[in-house]
Amino acid sequence: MDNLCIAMAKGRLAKEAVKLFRQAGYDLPENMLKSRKLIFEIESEKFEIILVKPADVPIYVEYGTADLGIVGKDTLLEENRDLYEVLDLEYGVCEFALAGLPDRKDTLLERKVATKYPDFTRRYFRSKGEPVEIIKLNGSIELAPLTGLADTILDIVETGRTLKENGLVIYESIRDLSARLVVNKVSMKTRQDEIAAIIEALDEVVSGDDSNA
Ligand SMILES: Nc1ncnc2c1ncn2[C@@H]1O[C@H](COP(=O)(O)OP(=O)(O)OP(=O)(O)O)[C@@H](O)[C@H]1O
Ligand SMILES: O=P(O)(O)OC[C@H]1O[C@H](OP(=O)(O)OP(=O)(O)O)[C@H](O)[C@@H]1O
Repeated sequence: MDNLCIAMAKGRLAKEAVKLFRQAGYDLPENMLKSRKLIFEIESEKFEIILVKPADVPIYVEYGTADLGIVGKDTLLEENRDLYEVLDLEYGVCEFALAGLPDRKDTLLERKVATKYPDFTRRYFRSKGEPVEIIKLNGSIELAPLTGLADTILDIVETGRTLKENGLVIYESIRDLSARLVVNKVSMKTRQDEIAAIIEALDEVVSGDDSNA
């Protein structure tokens, strides 16, 4: 049988993911995140790791190109893919919040909301029955209320520093976020034992009850 494939989100979440696998006893190469390589065969562990843009992790896992994935809950909520979310890895902790200038005008007929997460934002405001115009941006979301592009942003807040340094305030905290382990639905059945072993090993580290620690 082929080795299992694990899609790991590149960038901010990758370092902790590698650390987590090492703590779980998996033998990942030392320089994994320093090289430009995208596929790492971990022969000793019978799996390969592919390094993927965060938003693409749920896609690789839904299609079964990757059997497992590690990605932020924000990305899962935005992509809304058909997969199993099996473990909260409890790092990359942040929140989704609505924010804007302190003197928000509540008289607006329709809010303009700038975000990197347009699908989640649409669903969120629809569930509240509030009409909004959504403006998809790709970064520096905090600029939108400062420049008048939008009056509200829906974005990630971690320390709150970016909001503070740009004179913005949180209007509403929406939900907590963190990195998650996800599994392809077919793989979960066909490769049950191998996948269960990985879930268990990572869970032991996350839950802090690793007797080998
Ligand atoms: N302060 C933070 N800002 C943004 N993301 C955070 C923060 N803290 C934790 N995260 C997590 O890290 C992930 C973002 O990682 P990263 O910044 O590497 O990707 P990105 O910039 O969204 O992706 P891309 O490279 O495709 O633009 C988020 O999906 C979220 O789950
Ligand atoms: O609450 P804080 O600790 O300040 O973190 C939150 C900020 O970090 C993220 O931006 P990122 O650094 O990913 O840059 P981007 O604006 O290019 O997406 C996010 O979009 C916020 O701007």
